[in-house]
Amino acid sequence: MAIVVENLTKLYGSQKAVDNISFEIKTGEVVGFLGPNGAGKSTTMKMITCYMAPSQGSIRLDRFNASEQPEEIKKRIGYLPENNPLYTDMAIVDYLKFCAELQGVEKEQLSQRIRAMIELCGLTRERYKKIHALSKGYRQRVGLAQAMIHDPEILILDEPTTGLDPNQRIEIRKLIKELGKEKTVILSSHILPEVEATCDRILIINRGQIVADGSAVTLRQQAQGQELLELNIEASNGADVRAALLDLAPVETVQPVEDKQGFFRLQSKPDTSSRKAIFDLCVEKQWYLMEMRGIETRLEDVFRELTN
Ligand SMILES: Nc1ncnc2c1ncn2[C@@H]1O[C@H](COP(=O)(O)OP(=O)(O)OP(=O)(O)O)[C@@H](O)[C@H]1O
Repeated sequence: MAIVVENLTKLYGSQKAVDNISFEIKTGEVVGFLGPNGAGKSTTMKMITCYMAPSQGSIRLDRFNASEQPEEIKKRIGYLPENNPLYTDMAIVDYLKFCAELQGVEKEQLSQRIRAMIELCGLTRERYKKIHALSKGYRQRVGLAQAMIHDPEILILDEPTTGLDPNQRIEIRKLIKELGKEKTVILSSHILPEVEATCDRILIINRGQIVADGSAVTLRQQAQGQELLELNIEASNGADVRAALLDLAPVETVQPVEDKQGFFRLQSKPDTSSRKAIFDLCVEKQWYLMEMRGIETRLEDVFRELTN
């Protein structure tokens, strides 16, 4: 099931929390909404799940339109809201039964669905425990189980790993990846490695607008633009090396690396590579080229550049 969002805007009073965004998510994609605090991620998710009406714009899930058929859309979406609200004095099984009934799961299918979700989310041992007695990671699993209880085609998860320890984070990520094999998933996060590890595609949102859309690799490449190299050249005079590198036709800038004798960061001019010229130069001058490696722009740098 695909999602098509067109010119979506949400105003809170005079504040534009979401500002005229459009995107499409294909069936089976796992998409990460990435953005700093207050960027508009939760607001966008609430509109897609029909928990909040847009001020302008439209949302479609295949043939269903959110403004005209919200109930059809809710049936097909599983939603884990931010902060994962749960009835903590209920046992897991009872809570899931309650959620399943609310979502209209057929009576004959109730116990099978509850059992399947408990198993899928790794809750078998804890299933009779009251939710208040669970650790944060297990509560998050209960949140995921409730989101999937009616077997929706789309899962919308608002910061699914917030507050979890690194082990629990990895487990929830694994689970999301597993779910992503069958379902269309949108998740939000401001944790970069998490989005990179879990998602096929990343939408970076800043101040209510989409500022980047692509895979982690594409986003890095787009930001990179120019070749960036780190070199270690052994020569009797370091100052000569910098000057000679700067003289090479494809080279734009050369900076010595602080506290590392003989190391330089070199940027090539757009659409060129300096590798061969550097190699030839070292041969000519009889310098030793000890190291030459490309430096990737980190996703963190892309994010900072786009959202600062
Ligand atoms: N119910 C509301 N009433 C008024 N303003 C709101 C409301 N909900 C959100 N906002 C504002 O809208 C903007 C976007 O908020 P939103 O919660 O969508 O951001 P977010 O990207 O999910 O942030 P975070 O990562 O901190 O959860 C923020 O400035 C926020 O203060």
